[in-house]
Amino acid sequence: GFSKNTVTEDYQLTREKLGTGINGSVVKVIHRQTGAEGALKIIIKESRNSELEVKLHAYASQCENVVRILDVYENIYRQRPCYLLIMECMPGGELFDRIQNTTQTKITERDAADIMRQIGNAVMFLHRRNIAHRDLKPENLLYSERNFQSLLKLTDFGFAKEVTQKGLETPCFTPYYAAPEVLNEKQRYDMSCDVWSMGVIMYVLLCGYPPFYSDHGFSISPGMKKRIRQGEYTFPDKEWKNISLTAKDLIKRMLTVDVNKRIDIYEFMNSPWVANVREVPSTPLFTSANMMEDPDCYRETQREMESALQTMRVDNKVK
Ligand SMILES: O=C(Nc1cc(-c2cc3c([nH]2)[C@]2(CCCNC2)CNC3=O)ccn1)c1cccc(C(F)(F)F)c1
Repeated sequence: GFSKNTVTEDYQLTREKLGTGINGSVVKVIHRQTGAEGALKIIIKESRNSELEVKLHAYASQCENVVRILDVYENIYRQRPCYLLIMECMPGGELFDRIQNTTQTKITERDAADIMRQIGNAVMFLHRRNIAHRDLKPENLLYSERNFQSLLKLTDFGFAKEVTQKGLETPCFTPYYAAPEVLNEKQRYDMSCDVWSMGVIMYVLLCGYPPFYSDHGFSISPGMKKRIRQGEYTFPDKEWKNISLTAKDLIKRMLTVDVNKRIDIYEFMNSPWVANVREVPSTPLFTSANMMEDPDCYRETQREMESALQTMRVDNKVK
């Protein structure tokens, strides 16, 4: 339920900006009663999907790999009706900031498997309830603590949607576990975009650069779009010769261009690389070195993932 009083009565806003999302900016807040840190996201009501973002993120909060929503306020902020989401503060920061900064301890293939298992857990929670996230990218994956044991959690439901008309419409949120065959192609397409994005994140995690490059620093080039559509990418030997075949095989099945042939989240979670993380070799990876070496190349990666996501979403509209 929404708190009726104003957010500033319960929380003190700080100047510390934690980033900006699709539908709004995020600042650190302090709960007046307890002194606990939180993250406030201001969502202007008239921005597209604002209601759905709040509803779906609040609903998904019960999953341990989704950033928890502690409070929701409906206030007028800067003369505009807004939703104010108070989330648990994630001081571990974003996934790739952490990877870039661990120069001393290189991440291993097993670390990557554990990271992908946590992302998969969040995506499986959503897909079982016919919710597609549609904005899966490293900057929307945050660590709950600063130490390595901390949980990785998904945030930003600004593009999330229910792929079935019924789904969460029912008042008491009865989950609607439609069998995949019940979903039409378009509905399956939305969810399979999440699996494709996970494939790109897994690829970058294992080597430190993206599978699809744009030409000469354009954010998205026709050449890159073609390579995405044709599924043209390689596993350059330098980084990939010591990486297990199971990992490469899994990436191939997630980056399969044909939506009907691409694996779904259940096949991903049941694959040996994810189901038995402890059996994955702890081979050290080149990831942090490659990301550190050329930081703006990582910004490049972010831009490319962003535009690939947009392309997928636009394509989906067309379908
Ligand atoms: O990002 C931090 N805490 C955080 C952040 C969020 C958060 C929500 C959203 C985002 N962050 C982004 C920011 C831009 C990139 N995409 C994600 C846009 N959309 C969101 O919905 C939620 C909860 N805790 C953080 C990082 C380092 C230190 C600390 C602090 F010291 F404050 F604890 C917090």
